[in-house]
Amino acid sequence: MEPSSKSHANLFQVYLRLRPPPTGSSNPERFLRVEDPEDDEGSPTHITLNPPNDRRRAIEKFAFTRVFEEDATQLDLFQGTKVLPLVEGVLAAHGGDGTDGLLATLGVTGSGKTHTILGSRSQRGLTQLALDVLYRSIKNNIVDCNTSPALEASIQASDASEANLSAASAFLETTYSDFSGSRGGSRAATPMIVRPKNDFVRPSLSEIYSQLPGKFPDSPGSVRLVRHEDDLSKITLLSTPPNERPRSQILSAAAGRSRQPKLARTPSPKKHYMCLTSAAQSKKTVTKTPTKGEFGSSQTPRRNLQRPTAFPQVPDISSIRSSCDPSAEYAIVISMYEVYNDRIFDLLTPPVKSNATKEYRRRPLLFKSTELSPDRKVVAGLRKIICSSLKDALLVLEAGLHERRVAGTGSNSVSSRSHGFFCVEVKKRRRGRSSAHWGGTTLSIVDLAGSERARDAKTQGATLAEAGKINESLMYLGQCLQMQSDASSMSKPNLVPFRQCKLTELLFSNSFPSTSLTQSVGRRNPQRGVMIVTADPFGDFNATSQILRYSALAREVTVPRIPSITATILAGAQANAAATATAAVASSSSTHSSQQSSEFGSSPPLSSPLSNFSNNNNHQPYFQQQHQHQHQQQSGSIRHHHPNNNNHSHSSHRHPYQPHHQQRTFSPETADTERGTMENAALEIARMAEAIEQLHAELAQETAERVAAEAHLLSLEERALELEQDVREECYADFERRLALEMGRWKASLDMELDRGTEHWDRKVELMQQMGATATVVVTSPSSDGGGGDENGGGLGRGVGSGVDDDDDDKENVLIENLEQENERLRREVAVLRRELAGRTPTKRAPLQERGDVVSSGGGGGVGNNARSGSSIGAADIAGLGNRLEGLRVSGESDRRGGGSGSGHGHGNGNGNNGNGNGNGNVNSGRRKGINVASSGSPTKKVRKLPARRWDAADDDEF
Ligand SMILES: Nc1ncnc2c1ncn2[C@@H]1O[C@H](COP(=O)(O)OP(=O)(O)OP(=O)(O)O)[C@@H](O)[C@H]1O
Repeated sequence: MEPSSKSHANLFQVYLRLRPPPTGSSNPERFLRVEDPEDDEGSPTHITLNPPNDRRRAIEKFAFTRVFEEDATQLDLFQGTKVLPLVEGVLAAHGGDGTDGLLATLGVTGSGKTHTILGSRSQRGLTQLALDVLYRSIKNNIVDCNTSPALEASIQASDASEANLSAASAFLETTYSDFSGSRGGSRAATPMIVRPKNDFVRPSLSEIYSQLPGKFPDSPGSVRLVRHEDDLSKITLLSTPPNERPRSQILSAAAGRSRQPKLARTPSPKKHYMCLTSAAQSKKTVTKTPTKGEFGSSQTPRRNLQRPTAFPQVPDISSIRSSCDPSAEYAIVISMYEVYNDRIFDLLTPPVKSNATKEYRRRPLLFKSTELSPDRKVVAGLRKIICSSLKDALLVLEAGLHERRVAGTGSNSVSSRSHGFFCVEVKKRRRGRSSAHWGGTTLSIVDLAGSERARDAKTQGATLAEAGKINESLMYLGQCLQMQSDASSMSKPNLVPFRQCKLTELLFSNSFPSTSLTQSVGRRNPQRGVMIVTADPFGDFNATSQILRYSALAREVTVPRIPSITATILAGAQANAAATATAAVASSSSTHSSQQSSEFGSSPPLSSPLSNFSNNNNHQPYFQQQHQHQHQQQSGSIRHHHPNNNNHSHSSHRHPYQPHHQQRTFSPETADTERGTMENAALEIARMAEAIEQLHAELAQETAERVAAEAHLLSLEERALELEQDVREECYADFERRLALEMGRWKASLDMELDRGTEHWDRKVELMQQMGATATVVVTSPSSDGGGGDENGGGLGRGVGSGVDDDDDDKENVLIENLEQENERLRREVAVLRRELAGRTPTKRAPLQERGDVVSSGGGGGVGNNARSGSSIGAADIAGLGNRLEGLRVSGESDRRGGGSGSGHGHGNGNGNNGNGNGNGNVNSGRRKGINVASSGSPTKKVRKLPARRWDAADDDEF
C-alpha cells in the first residue's frame, strides 16, 4: 500500500487532518489510530480504523499523501500541504499562463472543513493565508483599478465568462454601510454582542439588560460587548471581566445596535471568526428557514452589512513569499458562488425581488462554454470584483460568506448547507502594454458541505432535503475520487464520471488537458488539486470510514477471524473440565482436547491482509471457507456430535436452556459431545452474524438510497414549483406585452377610423358644397334669362311654388337625385362600417360606438332632420348641410333680388304656395355663383323645407 508511488498520477494530493475532540466531549472511544511513519524523520501517511465495539468488522487501513494529527496548526497545514505551489502555479513566475489550482476540504459534518479553509476567530484559514502570500508576492506588480478606470474595461473585455466586473471600492460601498475602503477613515465603534450559537432569535433589549454586568461571565446566555478596536484574537469569551464597562454605556451600545445588530452566539470558543460578525449572524438567521433554497418573503437581500471588526493576523506568514513574473503586471479578480441543490448561485450578487412572488430570489447560473471559452466550461454571468489589496479581498470574502447558506443541525450548529467556491483569478499581462490581452489562471478554494446522517444531524424538511442532495453529490465525488486512483484515466477524462452532478463538473472539468486544437484558445495545463480530508477520530465511525474509503489514496482491509469465538468458548469449556476432572481423566482428556483445539482453534494472525481496495464483503468467502472446512471435519471425526444427528449421545438431548452445571460431565466422551455442540453453535453464530451484518449493510445502503431518493423527489418538486412559477411569470409578462401591443394596434386603428371618418365628412361637405353651388346655379340661372324675377323664397327640393317654371323643377329633381345617390352611397358606407364593427371583438367595438361617427342601428336620427338628429352626428350633419344648401339657395335668390348689388343679408319670401325659405348669404357683388356662405339663417325667414319623405326615408331602417 504505497500512496506516494501513485500520487503523481492522481488528480488530487489528498491530505488527512484530524480535529481535536471538542472540549468537554464525553465520548472517550477513539476509533482512528495514526500509524507511525516508516522513517523517524518522515511524516505519517497511514491510519487504521478500528471499528468500536465490534470485533467482527473489518479493520481498515488507509493511505494519504500525509496525515496531520490533532495538534497540527493552521500554519502546519499551510506549509505541509501543497498550497504554496498552488499559489506559485497561478502566478506563473516563469512566464506563460500558469496552472489552475484547486484547494478543497472534504469530510463529515463538523469535522473541521470550514475551520481549516476559513480559519477561526483567532486563526486564519488556508484561504486567508493563500491570499496573504499572493498579494505580498505581487505587491510591486499589481495594478490598481482606482487609478485607471480603463483597466477595468480592459479586464472586462478579456473575461471569458460573461461576468459583470466591478472595482472593489464600488462593490464594498454598496455592501458595507460603514465602508471606508482603501481611503481609510474612521470606523464606527459599533458594539458586538456574542451569544450562544444555538439560539437564532435576537434577544430583546430587556433580555440583554437582564444579562448585563453582574450576570457575566459564566451564564450560558451571557452577552459580551466587543468594540471595533478590540482585537478579536485576544478575546476569551469566558474571561470577560464583569462591570468592565458602565451599564449605561453598554445599554446605549445595545440600543444603537438595534438598528444594525451585531449579535453572535458562541458557546464554543473555537467558532469561526466569521460567525461573530453580523454577516454571519444574519446568515444564520436567513438560512434558518430556507425555502426552496431562496430567500423568504420576509427576508431582505444583503445590503449595508457591518464590516468585520477585525481580521485575525495569526499565523504570521510574513516570511513566506512566492515569486512572481517580474515582467508582468497582475490584477486579482474575485468571485464567489455556491452549489446548492445542484444549482449554482452567485454569492456576490444580491438576490432580486420577483415581481410575481415579491420574494427575493437568486437566479441559478449556468456552467457552460462561452464564445471566449469554447474549450472549457465556465460559470457564466458571475459578479466579479477586482481587488487591489488583501483587505479588499477579505471584505469581499466576508460579504460572500454572508450569503452562503448555513443552518444549525444536530451535528454542527453552523453547518454549511452548500458547497462554497471562492475563486481567485490571477489576471496577467505584459507590463507596460496597455493594449495587451489579460491571460489568467484561477485558484479555486472550495469548502464542501459535510456528509451527514439524518439520524445524527436530526434534520428534517428542507434541511433534510439539502442533506440528501449534499450526500448525493458527495457520493458522485467519491466515485470520481476512486476512479482517479487509476492512472490511466488521466488522459481519458470520460473515465472519471464527473459529469454526473454540478459539483463534480466544477471540481474535475479542468483536471484534464484541454482537448481544443484551436490556435486562438491555446492549450491549458490541467489544474493541480489539493484535497484536505478532515476527520474526527472520536466522531461517527460509519460516516468517517465511508469518507475515508473513497478519498484515501489506498486502502487495505484486514478481516478478523470469527472462529476465535469458538476458541473462546472451547477455552472456557476446557478450563472448566480441567478444573473438575480427575488427574488421570484430565490427563487423557487434555491430550484429546489439545488435538481438537489444534484442529479448530488455529486461527490465522488477526491482521492478515486479504486485499487492497476491496469492499467490506471481502471476508465473506473466508467465512464460507471456514464453514466448509469445519463441516468437513464434523462429517469426519466429529459427525456423531452433530445435534441433528440421530446417533448423538444422550447428553445432546438436554434442553438448550438447561443451566451449564447440569450438562457438565467429566468423561472425555461428554467433553467431546459438548465441544461438538459448541462448535456447531459457534458456526451457527458465525453464519448468523454474517447474515445479520450483510442485512445491516443492505439496510444501510437502502436507507441511504431512500433518503437520497426522497431528497431528490423533494428537490424535483421544488424545481417543478419553481418552473411553474417561472412559467407563470413568463405568461404574465407575455400577456402584458401582448395586451400593450393590442392596445397600440387598437389605438392606431381608432386613429385611422377617425381619420377616415373626418375625411369622409370632408368629402361629404365638399360634395354638399358643390351641390350647394349647383343648387345656387340652379336657383340663380333663371335670373340670367330674366325669368323668375318674382321668385323670392328660393329653396331646395320640390314644392318650389307656383311661380317656379319647369326648368327649375328639372334641376331640382337632378339635385334631389344627386342627393339620393349620395344618400345611397352613405348607406353603403355605413353598412361596410357596421360589418367591420361586427367583425371586431367586443372590447374593440365599444370604442368605435363611442366615436359617434358610426351610427348605431337603434340610434335614431334621420338625414336632413335636425329635430331628430340629436343622437346622430351624421344625420345632424346632413341636416345641417341641407339647411346650408337651403340657405345658399335663399341667399342666392336674395342676391338676385338685390340685383347683385353689394353684399349683405338677402332674404325674401317666395310667392309660391309652399315655398318658404330662409337663408342669408354673403354674395360677392356681381358674381352670381358666389358661394361664400355664412349660414346663420334668420328665424324670420321662410324656409323651404325639403320633402320629409326623401330625407327621412333613410331614417330608421338605415341607421
Ligand atoms: N482543528 C481544529 N481545531 C480546533 N477546532 C476545530 C478544529 N476543527 C474544527 N474545529 C471546531 O469544530 C467545529 C466544527 O467545525 P467546522 O464548522 O469547521 O466543521 P465543518 O466540517 O465545516 O462542518 P459542516 O460540514 O457542517 O459545515 C467548529 O466549532 C470548529 O471551530
